[in-house]
Amino acid sequence: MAMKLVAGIDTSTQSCKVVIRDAATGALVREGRASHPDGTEVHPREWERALREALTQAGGLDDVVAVGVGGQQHGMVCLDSTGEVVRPALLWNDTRSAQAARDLVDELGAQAWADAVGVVPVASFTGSKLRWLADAEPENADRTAAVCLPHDWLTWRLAGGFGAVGLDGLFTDAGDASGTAYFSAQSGEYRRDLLELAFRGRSPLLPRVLGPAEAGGRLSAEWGNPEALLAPGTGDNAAAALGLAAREGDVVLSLGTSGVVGAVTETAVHDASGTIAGFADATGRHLPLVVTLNAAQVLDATAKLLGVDHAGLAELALAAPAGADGLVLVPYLQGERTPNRPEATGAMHGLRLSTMTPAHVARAAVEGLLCGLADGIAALEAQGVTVDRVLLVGGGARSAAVQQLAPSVLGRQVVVPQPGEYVADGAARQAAWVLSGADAPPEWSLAPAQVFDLDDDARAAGQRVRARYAEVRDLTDGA
Ligand SMILES: Nc1ncnc2c1ncn2[C@@H]1O[C@H](COP(=O)(O)OP(=O)(O)O)[C@@H](O)[C@H]1O
Ligand SMILES: O=C(CO)[C@@H](O)[C@H](O)COP(=O)(O)O
Repeated sequence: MAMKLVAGIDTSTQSCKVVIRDAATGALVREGRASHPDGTEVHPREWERALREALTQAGGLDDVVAVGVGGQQHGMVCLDSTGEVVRPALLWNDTRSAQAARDLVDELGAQAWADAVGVVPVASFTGSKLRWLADAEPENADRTAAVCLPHDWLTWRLAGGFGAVGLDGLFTDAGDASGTAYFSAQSGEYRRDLLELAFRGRSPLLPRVLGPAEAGGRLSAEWGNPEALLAPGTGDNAAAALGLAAREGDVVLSLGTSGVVGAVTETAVHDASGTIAGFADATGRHLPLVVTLNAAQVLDATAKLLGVDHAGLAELALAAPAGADGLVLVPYLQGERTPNRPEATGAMHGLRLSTMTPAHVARAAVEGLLCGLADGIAALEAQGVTVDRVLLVGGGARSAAVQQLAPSVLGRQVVVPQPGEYVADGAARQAAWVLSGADAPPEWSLAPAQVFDLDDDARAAGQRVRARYAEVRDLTDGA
């Protein structure tokens, strides 16, 4: 029997990645990738351009029978009544909506938000961005006939867009919808009242929310095989969990543009402190997440500062002692989301003649990054989430220094799956699930992972690193 091929697309912050896999076994057949522009405001057409480029590398979609898209969460894509994009999308890491988020919390109260939609507004969420639009660009708000997310929009383009399916053809899944702040992961329903609160009374069309393995339509012939099914797609973190086949007890740490600490759980989390976002996953379960704004780009910026590449940065970091002789980097280089300090800046503390060396700075950058993730794991545990296994993925997880220092700073064994595109893989696995019509996604074997362990000395050193980091973080609080 001929192999049936499925495609998984990851339209993430920095790039678009495509994998073409065998639906039955998950074997990788072809792949491609293309960059997105820098910045926190991007026109969606750039995602489509990058997708076309990545697909050309990946050999196209003519022989593919199902397609799924995983995407950066929360981005605000506004469409007018003719399907045109009203203004460039504001991405999850755009903080101009910080005051709008504060206003929404003041108007309803943090507990009421957490109870209603599992999240307390921060600048990242779509609802906060809609409030910003309503206040800062009311004409654009008035022209907005539909609001969707990056993965919804790209899937809609794959279906042929406005000309083929109209605005009613927009669809999404619970995983990505739960990042809007106007969808309840618990009930599986939109909260149109909260959308209207955010958008000052406006009530645009929202994408239909499909079940985890429900087909939303077919691929438009301009993209490839017109028989190919379109999967609901999902947010990139839910897609990564699916790609890794994460189960209860697994905590996934992703060091992409964002730093993410997430777990798959049976029950919804409602954290009124806002530290944990109570999202839905892509399989009908839940995905409590702690998300930071500063992750792999802290490594990128430090490497640039020191004039080295990623391998050089890792080498330098590993050459310095644990704790970098007291040098600490609090890496809030783009403000921060968790803790919620959108206007914060980064800080370096503990500079001496002896610590002002490239190796110390490199070490402090890696340790600072990992300390933020350690706080995230602690927050999940405090909400009763079981942590049996920690999986480290994302571009930053390719760093030898991150891999080797993570067990000590996190105080536990760390599993590093073979570097790969787990978001795109999860989207492909969802596509294969849609194709099969089965109750559960297909079992695909995963490449063997590397395990990084720690001894008592490393554990004690990690505790000291975290304590010193907390001291400096609190010292610079609100800076
Ligand atoms: N070996 C490495 N060490 C550290 N960082 C890396 C390495 N390789 C890639 N990165 C960084 O990882 C980031 C990309 O990660 P990725 O998970 O693809 O991000 P996103 O999904 O947000 O687009 C980039 O900032 C890139 O520079
Ligand atoms: O805002 C969040 C999750 O709440 C981010 O995790 C985005 O979903 C972007 O992810 P990456 O591009 O960093 O993978």
